[in-house]
Amino acid sequence: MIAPRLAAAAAGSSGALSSASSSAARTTAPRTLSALRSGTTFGLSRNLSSSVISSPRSDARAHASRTPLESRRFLNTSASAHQATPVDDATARVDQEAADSDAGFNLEDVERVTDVADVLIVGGGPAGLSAAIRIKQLAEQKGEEIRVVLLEKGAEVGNHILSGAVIQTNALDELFPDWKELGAPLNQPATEDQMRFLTPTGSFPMPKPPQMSNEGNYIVSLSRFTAWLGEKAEELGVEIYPGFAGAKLVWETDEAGNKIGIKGVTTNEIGLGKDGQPKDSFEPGMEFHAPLTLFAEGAHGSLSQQVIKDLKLREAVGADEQTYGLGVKEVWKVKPEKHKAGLCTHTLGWPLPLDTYGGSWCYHMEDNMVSVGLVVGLDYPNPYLSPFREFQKMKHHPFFADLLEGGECVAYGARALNEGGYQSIPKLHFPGGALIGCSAGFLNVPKIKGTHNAMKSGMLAADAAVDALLAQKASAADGEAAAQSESESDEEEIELKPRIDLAEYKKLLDGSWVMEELKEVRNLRPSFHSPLGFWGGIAYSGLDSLILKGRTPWTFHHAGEDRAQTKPASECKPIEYPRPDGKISFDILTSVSRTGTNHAEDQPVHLHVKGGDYAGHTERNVGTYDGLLGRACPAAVYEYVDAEGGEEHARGTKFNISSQNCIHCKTCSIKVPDASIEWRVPEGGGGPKYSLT
Ligand SMILES: Cc1cc2nc3c(=O)[nH]c(=O)nc-3n(C[C@H](O)[C@H](O)[C@H](O)COP(=O)(O)OP(=O)(O)OC[C@H]3O[C@@H](n4cnc5c(N)ncnc54)[C@H](O)[C@@H]3O)c2cc1C
Ligand code: SF4
Repeated sequence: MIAPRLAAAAAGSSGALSSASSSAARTTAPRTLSALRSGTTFGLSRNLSSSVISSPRSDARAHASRTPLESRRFLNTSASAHQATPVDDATARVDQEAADSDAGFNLEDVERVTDVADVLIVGGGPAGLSAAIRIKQLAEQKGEEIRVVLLEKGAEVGNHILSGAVIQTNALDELFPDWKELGAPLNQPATEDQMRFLTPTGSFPMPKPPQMSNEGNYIVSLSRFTAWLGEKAEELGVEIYPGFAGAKLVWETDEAGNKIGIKGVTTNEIGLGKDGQPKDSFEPGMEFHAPLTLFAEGAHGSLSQQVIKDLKLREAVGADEQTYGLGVKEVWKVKPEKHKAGLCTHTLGWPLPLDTYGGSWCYHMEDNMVSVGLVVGLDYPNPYLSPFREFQKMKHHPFFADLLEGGECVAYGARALNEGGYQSIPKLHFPGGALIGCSAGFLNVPKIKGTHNAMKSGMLAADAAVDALLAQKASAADGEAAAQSESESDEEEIELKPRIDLAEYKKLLDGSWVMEELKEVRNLRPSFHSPLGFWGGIAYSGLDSLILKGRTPWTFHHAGEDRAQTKPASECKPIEYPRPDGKISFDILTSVSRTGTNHAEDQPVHLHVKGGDYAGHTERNVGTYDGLLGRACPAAVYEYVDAEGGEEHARGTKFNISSQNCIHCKTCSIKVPDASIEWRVPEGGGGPKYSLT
């Protein structure tokens, strides 16, 4: 059902591309959600009582009535007020069965407000923001007004960004040649590179592949840098809605009901209880439509995954499955005498076993801070392995312990990254949408760098998008379409807006340095799957990166999905991890408390067990893999506990999901061996509040 009134009409504008007749047009305040919602009844057709419809102004509605900047502040305050220190408390745990129970309320029956933009961007990371900025820059150059709406699930732009990060500036140089004058937070140049192999007690230097050179790069907090990009985007007139997650796809279907493209997305509902029932604060999600939706959700984005699957975007180009690593990191303030500003070290070897791909980084940032972390390839075979505890153990190696002793850990976090590279890139465009940044998978694995590629892919998509929108506008002006849109109602206009298929974006990308560098290193990561294992991978990578430089007629393939590489527990040895000492190593709940994570507790569990098959999930994952998720999750969300009397799912075990601890790393949905966990967006604004990562 179409919403009763269209936002465009409510705001007194078509929402479509228009000429910017004056600078005033560009500086007009972006339309707010309140403008969209004014004059609009939130009609719930069947199951909701009118008292809910006319409920007093809720937090969500108050949020909606603010400008994007104000809403950011609102969410900020709200988030800190609700800040939950993770507690190992049975009352704070949510039994997902209860959360998933049939609540007798059907969200499909809810009427939603619909808004139309020229370009909709889902995700406010480096890719999404660079795309948005570039569109606005080009529009200004051409004297056109292009409405760009960007949805970001974090309470503030940058809050959900976690990276190393040493970044290349080549994309930033193109986007803002004067970034230094503009105050971009790139304050610490990388001055020295080291590569070391760790043994349990010592370390020795290794030759550094040319890809690992950081000359000319900067050590940053990517979270901070992204927040800065967000400010620049807003200054250019991008409408940013932090706290608004893209929750569902709005599909374009053919007459037979087959999905053929994307019309836009629906944002998350606000104010549903954990039983799925609307609370007083209930506010239905909005539909945002656009001729073009750019998916910029980062690695393993929930909507991007669905588009890739439903439109068979891997099959369309014969791409390999995407593979991933999990990066677990901390930021420390170390003693000034131990700090060497600009030093970048990477290590291989201990503590990871030889059957597990990965390595560490240690970047000396500005202000006596050090970013230290460990990436673990999620194709690790031993279900007893815990990436979090490997990282904690690693810090006791003399190489790290000497540096960290006497310092203070000021931030913690974890996030999955793509490791599939060139051969895992799916078809990138489809009617109404395109994938950009790590949603598509442009990370350069040997470099462990994806920011520059994410930004550049967004910029190239923007170039293609502006051309396509202007061509659409020209053809509409030419005749039929213009006449038609005048005579049709607004509702029909939304349906009639032709979806853009951004084939030109792929062409631009193929001719860019993004694909060139990804192609060159395509065989390095999969070479670790050879029968020669870790040492075979090291040998091939050395040969390829130093001499062959990817100019080989062959392309190695990945072994398949990471989850499928997991061995049954019966074939593996349990791993004993040392207890944290509370000085250099920490327990998981203390660590999660350093992420600032909060989720309203009374909301549906966003970690969904597919088909509600808890018994099957527990049987397979406890029975065969001895509760892998309890160790794989870096935020202690999953627990399989002995059932006392109550419901027993399998082998006397009850499955608990402490979803309020979730730091949005996406590992569970990648690694759970039976693919039974679906990560859905929680209420917008929930999740970590990273600012130094
Ligand atoms: C541990 C680690 C270390 C790394 N080290 C480096 C490094 O040293 N140098 C480097 O260049 N790169 C590094 N990378 C890679 C780099 O961080 C990524 O390539 C880059 O962040 C990708 O940008 P993006 O915009 O595509 O995605 P992201 O940065 O992941 O941003 C995605 C944004 O979209 C939002 N979002 C997601 N889904 C939704 C939704 N449904 N609705 C609304 N919003 C949504 C997220 O909250 C987030 O803000 C590292 C990555 C990791 C994980
Ligand atoms: S629940 Fe999943 S997404 Fe959330 S922190 Fe744990 S592994 Fe990561």
